[in-house]
Amino acid sequence: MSEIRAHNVWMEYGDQIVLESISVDIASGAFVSVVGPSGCGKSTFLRMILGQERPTRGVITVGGAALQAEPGPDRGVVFQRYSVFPHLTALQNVLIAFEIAESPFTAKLFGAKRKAASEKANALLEAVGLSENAKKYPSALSGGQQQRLAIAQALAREPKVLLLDEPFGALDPGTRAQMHALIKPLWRERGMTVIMVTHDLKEAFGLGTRLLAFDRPRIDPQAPERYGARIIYDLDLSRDGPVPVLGFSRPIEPSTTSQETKRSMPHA
Ligand SMILES: Nc1ncnc2c1ncn2[C@@H]1O[C@H](COP(=O)(O)OP(=O)(O)OP(=O)(O)O)[C@@H](O)[C@H]1O
Repeated sequence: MSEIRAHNVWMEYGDQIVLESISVDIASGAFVSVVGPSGCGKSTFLRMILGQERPTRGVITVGGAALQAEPGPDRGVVFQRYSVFPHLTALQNVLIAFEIAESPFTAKLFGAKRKAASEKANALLEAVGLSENAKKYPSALSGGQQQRLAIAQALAREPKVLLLDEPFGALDPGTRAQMHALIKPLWRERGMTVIMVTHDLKEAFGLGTRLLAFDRPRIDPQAPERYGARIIYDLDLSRDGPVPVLGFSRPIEPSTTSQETKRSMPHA
């Protein structure tokens, strides 16, 4: 079943075409790695799925429904920069996600509801390996621990879709490997659809069941804003080796004007 579907989606900022003609179906439960050169629109693509940005053309549906203007609880997000609340402890950071979900106006729960939320928050901290740090403030946590906390916070509302925007980009290689070992079982156990933007090809191939490479197949040096990025490679990584999936989008041949140049592989 298709969880996310983009049909002929374009994103333009003024005269700048960032993404053009993006059509993709992402199956429920997939782990999709998104790669491509800096500035080609990977984060823009994520923000559109999150509902923070509306495509200027085309349609995106999540779970068969058109996207709401505001990000909903069905989608969680983790960014590269730590996005947790600095004035709350680790436990309070996760707890507040439950409180906002259940009591959006006051973000406060009382009695049995608060107790249940506390138990769930503690269980999530345990799942991401932060039980012993529950009372610490983010400033007393390492970079990797802060990202674990951000992941716990994103998981609190049990999202069907988890969007990761270079979530491990700021971490050292050892911590990054620990985060890989954390995220894969969480994804499997929770049956989420994950879309992860990364510049690290090893990470993209190692974690993903599918890889989407974005790049601008046509470039007009006189007017760089004229063409946007497309999905130039779409690889199924779920089998033994990377093989093209059905609907594989080949790099588009540039038109024959002399100003246009072609780039073949994305540098991630
Ligand atoms: N709100 C905005 N207003 C105008 N231009 C924007 C806006 N957001 C993004 N852009 C432009 O859209 C293009 C794509 O940006 P985006 O952040 O999606 O790229 P990216 O592929 O994620 O880059 P990176 O890998 O460096 O993070 C850039 O040229 C950027 O300047």
